[in-house]
Amino acid sequence: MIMVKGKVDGKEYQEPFSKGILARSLTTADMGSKKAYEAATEIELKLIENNINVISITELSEFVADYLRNEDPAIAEKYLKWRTLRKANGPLIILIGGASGVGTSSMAFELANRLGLKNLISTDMIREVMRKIVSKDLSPVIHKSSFNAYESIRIPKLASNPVVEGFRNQVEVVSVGVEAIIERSIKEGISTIIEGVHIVPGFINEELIEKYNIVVFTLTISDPEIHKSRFYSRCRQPWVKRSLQSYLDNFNSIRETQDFIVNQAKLSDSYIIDNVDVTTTIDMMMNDIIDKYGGIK
Ligand SMILES: Nc1ncnc2c1ncn2[C@@H]1O[C@H](COP(=O)(O)OP(=O)(O)OP(=O)(O)O)[C@@H](O)[C@H]1O
Ligand SMILES: O=C(O)[C@@H](CO)OP(=O)(O)O
Repeated sequence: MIMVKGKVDGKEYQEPFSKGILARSLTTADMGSKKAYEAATEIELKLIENNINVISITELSEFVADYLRNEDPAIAEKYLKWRTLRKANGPLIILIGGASGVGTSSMAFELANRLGLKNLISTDMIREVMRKIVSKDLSPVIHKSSFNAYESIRIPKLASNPVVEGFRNQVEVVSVGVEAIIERSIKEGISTIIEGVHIVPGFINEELIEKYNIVVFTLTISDPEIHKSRFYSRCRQPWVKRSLQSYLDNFNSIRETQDFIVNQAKLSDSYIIDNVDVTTTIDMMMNDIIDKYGGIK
């Protein structure tokens, strides 16, 4: 049995070589899961052929990188960049925003799967907790949806856009919870993905973003018909208890919130991705993360 040795907090440990663990790190380097498992099996055979019984994590990474260079240099490069990121001096916090229905939940789930991240939370959940704690009288705005929050606040007559005013009010409140999750994740050293309509560039504490490994994505759907179809696709699932009609009735307001979010993203350091195709979106997010944090912060 091949043993892999590593070091945690200065203490050495050894664990059996696992094809599954190696295959997962190859999938984060963009290799398909079937090919990743085949590659892990071949790498294990090569280690045995070289009579290697104990190998350090660093030596194993170099051994894998050499193997990948012969297979596909682009994947070798992504693998090494991802290894660098994993040695970063702190957890990776990924924020995925976008108007209702653009796919923030689905893409967050896919990305967490690809990266092997376990900590995933939605801003809808944060808002739900806030609704239990803060009464409708005290903060009516969080007891509404993002696209009809304006119905619950006093809108100055001169407000440029009531829908956006209401949305902004709700985002400001929920952002307090988002920052709490970011700070806790950093304190515990746990990489985390936070997704939802309330992830709006410019509303998250800039110092946090500057200081830690935080990457912000804004998903959009430029084609309104594709956007509308997403509500059908989501509400078709029998376990979803969200009314399709409510989204269709408020679709124009949802599009107005998207315009506001995208404008905010253009003013800030946020990647904007038109979420048309799952694979393209995930590949773009992976590339952006590796490009931005391939080095150590
Ligand atoms: N890239 C994509 N290609 C095809 N379908 C997608 C894509 N992204 C999401 N979907 C589908 O669109 C529907 C809406 O996605 P999702 O629930 O993730 O949106 P959301 O942004 O989280 O919405 P909300 O914020 O209202 O919860 C789902 O049925 C999902 O499967
Ligand atoms: O507020 C919203 O825009 C949506 C999605 O976040 O939530 P709900 O399904 O409660 O309307």
